[in-house]
This record gives sequence, C-alpha cells and structure tokens, in this order.
Amino acid sequence: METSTLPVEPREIPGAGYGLVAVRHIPPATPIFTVPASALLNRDTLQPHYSPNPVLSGTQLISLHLLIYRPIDHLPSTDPLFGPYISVLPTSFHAHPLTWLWKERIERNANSVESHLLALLPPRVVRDLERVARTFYADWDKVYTYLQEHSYVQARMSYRPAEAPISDVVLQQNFLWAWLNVNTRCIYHRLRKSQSDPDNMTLCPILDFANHTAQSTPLLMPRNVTNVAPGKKGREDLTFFSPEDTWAAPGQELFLKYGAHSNCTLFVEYGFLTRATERELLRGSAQADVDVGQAIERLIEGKGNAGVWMKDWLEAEGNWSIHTSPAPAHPSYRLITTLRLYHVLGADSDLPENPDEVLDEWRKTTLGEREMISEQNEALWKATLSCICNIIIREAEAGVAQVERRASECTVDWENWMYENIEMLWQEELYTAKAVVRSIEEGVQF
Ligand SMILES: C[S@@+](CC[C@H](N)C(=O)[O-])C[C@H]1O[C@@H](n2cnc3c(N)ncnc32)[C@H](O)[C@@H]1O
Repeated sequence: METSTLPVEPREIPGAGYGLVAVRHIPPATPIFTVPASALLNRDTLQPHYSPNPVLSGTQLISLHLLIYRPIDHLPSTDPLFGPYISVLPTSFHAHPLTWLWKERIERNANSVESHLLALLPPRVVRDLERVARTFYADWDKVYTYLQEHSYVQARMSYRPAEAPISDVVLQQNFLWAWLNVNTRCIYHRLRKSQSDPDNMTLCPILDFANHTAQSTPLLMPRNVTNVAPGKKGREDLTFFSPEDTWAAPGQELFLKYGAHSNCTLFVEYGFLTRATERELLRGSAQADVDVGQAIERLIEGKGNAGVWMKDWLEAEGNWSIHTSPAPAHPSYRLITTLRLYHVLGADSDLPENPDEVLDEWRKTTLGEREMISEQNEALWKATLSCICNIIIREAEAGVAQVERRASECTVDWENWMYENIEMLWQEELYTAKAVVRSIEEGVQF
C-alpha cells in the first residue's frame, strides 16, 4: 500500500502512543484513505493460509497469525503476506492490566510492580478484568490445541521451536502480545450475513493508529462501510471519510469512537481511560457509570429464602449501576426496581405470606401503572441506595489515598501514568456516588 501521499500519518501523541494526524487540510466528507481488502487481516484473508479450515474464531485465527509471525530481536516480521504491517505493531503491552494479571499468575510475586498495581484497582474493575482474562485463556486453549495438532503451522514460527524449542510460558506470553494487538486494534467489519457473527472483525492498517475519543462526533468516520452485508462480488476495500461538516487542519489528530464504553471497560479492554474533573462528574457534564452489582447481590443473599424468591422475579437484563449523566445523577432503572422489591419484602428473610399481592403491587410500578408502591417504600429504597453510595464513597476515598501514597514513591513514567489512571477509576466511583447522594438529598424524582 502506498502511504506517502496520504493526508494523514501516524505521529507520537503524549500519553497515547501513536495517533493518526492530518498532514494537510482535509475538507469535510472527503475520502481520506482506502485500505484494500487484501491488506486487511481477518478470518477471510487468513483462512486460506491455514488449511484444512481451522476451527478457530476470528480473534483466535488473527491472534494465531500474529503469534507465528511476531517480530523477534528487533528484526522485521518474517510473514510473507502481512510482514510490513506486523513489523510496526506495538512491541509491548506492559502497561495493559491483562499483562499484569498474566504476570502475577505466572510469577506469583506479590512484590512485583504489576501485583502492586492490581492490588490498587477498585474491586469492580478487577472483576471486569477477570472477565477479559477468561476470554483470553479460552482463546489460548483453542489456539494451543490447534498448534499441537498442526505441527507444520508451528514450524512457520519466526522463533522456530523445532530447532530451539520454546517453553509453553514463552509461547503463551507471545500469544498474549498477539491477542492484545487483536483486541485493542480490531474494528467491527461485516464479513458475515449475520450482524452479530463474531467473525465480523478485522485488523485494518493505518486506521488502527486512530485513538479513541468520547466526543459524540469523532473526526474519522467509517461512513457505515464496515457495516454493510458482504456483496456477491467479494470482499470490499474499506474507505474512510472525514466528517460531514468539519475541516481537519494540519497537525490535528483524527479519532475514532471505539464505542459508548465506560472507563472501566476502556481500562480493562484497551488499557487507557478518559479523564474528567470532579466538577464535570458532579455536574453530570462528564459521563461515569459505576456498577454496584456486588452490593445488590449481597443484599439479596442476605434475604435468605425471600432473596431466592425475589431473584426469580427480577429481570436479568440491565445493570445495577449508578450514573452521572444525563444529569441529575441517578440509579439505573433495574437498580430502582430491585430496591423497591427488596423493601416490599419487609425486614425478615422469610417468604411473604401473600406473595401474589406483594408482587402485584410491585409489578404495577414496573409496568408504569403506578408511580410508586408507597411513600414509605420510596423512602426505604432511597435510604438503602444512600447507604450503598456512602460505602462506595468511603472505599473510594481510601482507594484514592492509597494510590496517591504509592504514586508519590514512584519514579517510573509508565507506572506513574497508571497510578493516575487508577486514581481516576476511584475518583469516578467517589464523585458518582457523591452525586447520587446529592440527588437523593435534593429529592430528585428518578
Ligand atoms: C487502535 S490503537 C490506537 C493506536 C495506538 N495509540 C498506537 O500507538 O498504536 C488502541 C490503543 O491506543 C491507545 N489509546 C487509544 N485511545 C486513547 C486515548 N484517548 N487516550 C490514551 N490512549 C489511547 C490505547 O493503548 C489503546 O489500546
């Protein structure tokens, strides 16, 4: 692909690695660059090189390919197909929290930098990181089995295990590098008829230098081309456009919006987060979402039989969470309905004597037939929510203080940057919980 004439180029961006920057004025709604279908790394372009058809998902196959052709000893990748692209991928993910978890599990060293960083994370973030880790290890199991069964594929590896066998730990470490490249750089790309097919993803050279913005109009728009069902004429090239109504000036960074992700998700999936001030969070001009699922699970478990009964009636969809935006700060709908039902049950943990009547009263509010169950029920659930928020506030204040203590002793750049990120995760909890308490005190109708 000829890239020297493009109106954009990758440039170093402080705190974000590289980013995609305009090198000249780019008018609105203009094609910025086109990536030919043959330059994309996805299940369709890779599968022909792995016969017989591997039973691997898109993520697993692309990760396998990167694993095999990972550049070593600062030499270019030996891949005859995508070598030039693979050679410029990030070489290390030491600042990604999944790497910390992986290292902690391998080294079991409670004094390592990674273990210290993990110990400082809010528990909800650790739970989400463990979800990411489960996916990683499941993908590794599949790829490892495939490699065991297809020794000719192993023989292609840049680091030639046949001559100098590498340990499974090193192989897994290389897979982690490959997998993180896939998971932090792939875009959604419609390869299959079904919109939700997990193979609908691709690595896309040049575009994958674009960083994320939370703004509603990112500067770089794929103009839906990635979401069009595949046509009969085969795989399409991808053209990316500037936004409908904005000029980009030379030196201006062009962004993508990775999705409407919370900071917790951005952090565990991509290893970064967006920043907001106390004022923005308290006012609701910055979005923050805090999952309070664990506190609610504990409340329900504490209700014994009544809790088991209650769970049957709660919708599985939606989150138990609190939010700063849109202002005023508020609990999620599922959290409100759960707390209402919790307080309909009364103080003890036995099943109500008249469960149908109890349920009926509650259902009328979930169906919108009644605004509330009773004044008393409203006061009780809001008091419980205040209690949950106050616990979050205390934990978050302790979390912030602990991070600040450790950060004051740290001299390593990337580690310091991570302390700032972790502090932001705690601050987000702190100010979101404070803002919800304020909404309750001000009598906001949720
Ligand atoms: C698709 S890549 C973007 C290019 C990348 N910055 C690079 O140097 O190659 C996604 C990664 O970029 C970084 N990133 C993206 N958006 C960011 C942002 N707004 N702030 C900080 N880092 C960001 C994160 O490390 C993320 O995992």
